[in-house]
Amino acid sequence: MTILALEEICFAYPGHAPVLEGASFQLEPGQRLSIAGPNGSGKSTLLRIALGLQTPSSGRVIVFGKERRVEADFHDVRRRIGLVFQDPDDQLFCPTVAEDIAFGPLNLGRSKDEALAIVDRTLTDLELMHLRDRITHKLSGGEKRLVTLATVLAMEPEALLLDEPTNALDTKNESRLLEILKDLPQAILLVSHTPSFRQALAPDTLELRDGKLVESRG
Ligand SMILES: Nc1ncnc2c1ncn2[C@@H]1O[C@H](COP(=O)(O)OP(=O)(O)OP(=O)(O)O)[C@@H](O)[C@H]1O
Repeated sequence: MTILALEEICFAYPGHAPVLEGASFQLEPGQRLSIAGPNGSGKSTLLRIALGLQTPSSGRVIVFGKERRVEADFHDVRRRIGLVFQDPDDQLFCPTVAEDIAFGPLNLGRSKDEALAIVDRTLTDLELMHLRDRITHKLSGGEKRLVTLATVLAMEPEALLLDEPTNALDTKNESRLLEILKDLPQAILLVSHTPSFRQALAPDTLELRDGKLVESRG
């Protein structure tokens, strides 16, 4: 079943010119798809619309085969599709890394012991155990970004939406992130300005231009 289908999405922030004017794409299970486009072209907005964090003025959002219109329609969507925000500070809000990663599983009804086991497993998989008990807001930008990915993976999502995941990463951590993401079974929708990263993870690229998604010219 198609994970995500956005059809002819139009959207404008109140009092501003339209950002999206008929944008459409689909994400299939196991697919890796990139979206490129200039700053301000609406890439993050499109991801937020996919998870119901913004409401389009027209067009259809179909997730796991069901059209989603109102807030309640998106509750299971946000549990099943993980969004890694562009700014980690929008996503990390607990005092320590372990608490931030445990937050999602606890919210899904896991016991404290189960959540702590998920924390340790996720951090081990990502080779981030050394950050487990650190104060979240004192992490470096790159560390925050990797921890943000850990918070999302701890929810065991069926698909990942990644908004500029290489921001603030040095070359070594960018390569590590690439290896981690390449090995994941989930479908991935990648928004990235970095052509080499798109090429390596999700060469199938659409470009957001004038409010529409078009085949990338490379
Ligand atoms: N809350 C808001 N209110 C008004 N305008 C907004 C708001 N959020 C974003 N915008 C504007 O909407 C447009 C699209 O923003 P968006 O963040 O989706 O673009 P983007 O393609 O992700 O950009 P970038 O590549 O710089 O991350 C921009 O012009 C931005 O300034």
